[in-house]
Amino acid sequence: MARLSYDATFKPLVSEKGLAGAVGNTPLLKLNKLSKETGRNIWGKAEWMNPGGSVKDRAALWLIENAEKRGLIKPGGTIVEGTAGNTGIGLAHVCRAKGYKCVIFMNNTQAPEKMQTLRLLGAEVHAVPPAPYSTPDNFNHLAKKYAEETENAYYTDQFENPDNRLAHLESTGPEIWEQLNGDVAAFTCSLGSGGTWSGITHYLKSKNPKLKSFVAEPPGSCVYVYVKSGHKSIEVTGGSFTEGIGQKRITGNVAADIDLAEDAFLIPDEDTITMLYRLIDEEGIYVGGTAALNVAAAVRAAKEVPEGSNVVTIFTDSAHKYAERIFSKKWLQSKGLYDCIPDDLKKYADLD
Ligand SMILES: Cc1ncc(COP(=O)(O)O)c(C=O)c1O
Ligand SMILES: N[C@@H](COC(=O)CCC(=O)O)C(=O)O
Repeated sequence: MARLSYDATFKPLVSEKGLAGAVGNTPLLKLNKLSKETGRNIWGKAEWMNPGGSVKDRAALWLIENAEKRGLIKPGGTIVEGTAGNTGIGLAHVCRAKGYKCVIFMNNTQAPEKMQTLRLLGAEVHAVPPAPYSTPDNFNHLAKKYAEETENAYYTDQFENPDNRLAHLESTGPEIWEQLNGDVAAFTCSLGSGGTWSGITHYLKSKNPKLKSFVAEPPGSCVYVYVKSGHKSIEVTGGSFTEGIGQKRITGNVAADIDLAEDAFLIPDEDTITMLYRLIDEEGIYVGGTAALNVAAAVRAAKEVPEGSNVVTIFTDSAHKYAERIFSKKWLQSKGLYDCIPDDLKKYADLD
């Protein structure tokens, strides 16, 4: 008879917290080829493994559970948010699990897959034309107004609400620190609300004040200019294909920790697309634009720390939601991005 005994070397995760038990505790993955190339260890936190598929599931859970603790949401209440999509998807999951209605305001220029996912999760989606923050038609103001005019509604306000940043102070930061046994020389990631960058930077710097944290920005976003000008300017022009990052104002969650930034990197869309295709080919990692931008920034950060150091960034989400665009030859050509795909990888830009 065969021997019915095997040694298991992995530690399975068990949680009695339902959906909340699936948020966070993501693996930290080493990018082997880029680490070899730079002489530093480049690590990315696999945030696509959260239930809603992005880093924003952490903020969503913290925004709702902290409001519950303060008695700001009553049973049967409505959660309202303005979002580029991923925060909304995180909120929609938590709302379903807890029996709240979820109402989302977002720009109609965002990937349709995000709106579809939101609707399939039961959220009410208001896809609105983009409008400057200075006008009442901006998606953030529309969300706030809707919450004010709705009984038993709570506006989660990811941009200004410190519970967003707290999610990363209390989970992502400590996880990174534990995963590398406190040996982290540099951190970088891009900013939308700024909760991820601020929370992680604050935690890691509180453990090691010598750690260097770099802001990573797409074209058209003001935090790069703000850091480079010594907090004197937020003037920007241009834009980026990336979704969920880039800002025209300094949000409360950015302001909280921006003094801790060593420097800022501006990553052109061309470098982001090159990295996105390289990551699939060289590392088997299928991520969206902001994660690819983060890795391009991590390569820049690697030059600022000694050889052999650990440099950490965030794989914010996967490529699935953006596939119709970033793997479409026509779409890439319309953005002037097709030619920056390495020649041997152009065959993967296979969609019409
Ligand atoms: C794909 C993606 N990357 C980055 C971010 C930025 O995260 P934060 O809002 O914490 O700055 C977001 C925000 O939802 C996102 O959706
Ligand atoms: N990442 C958050 C916030 O998104 C942004 O800040 C993108 C820029 C904007 O649309 O204001 C999300 O995806 O909700």
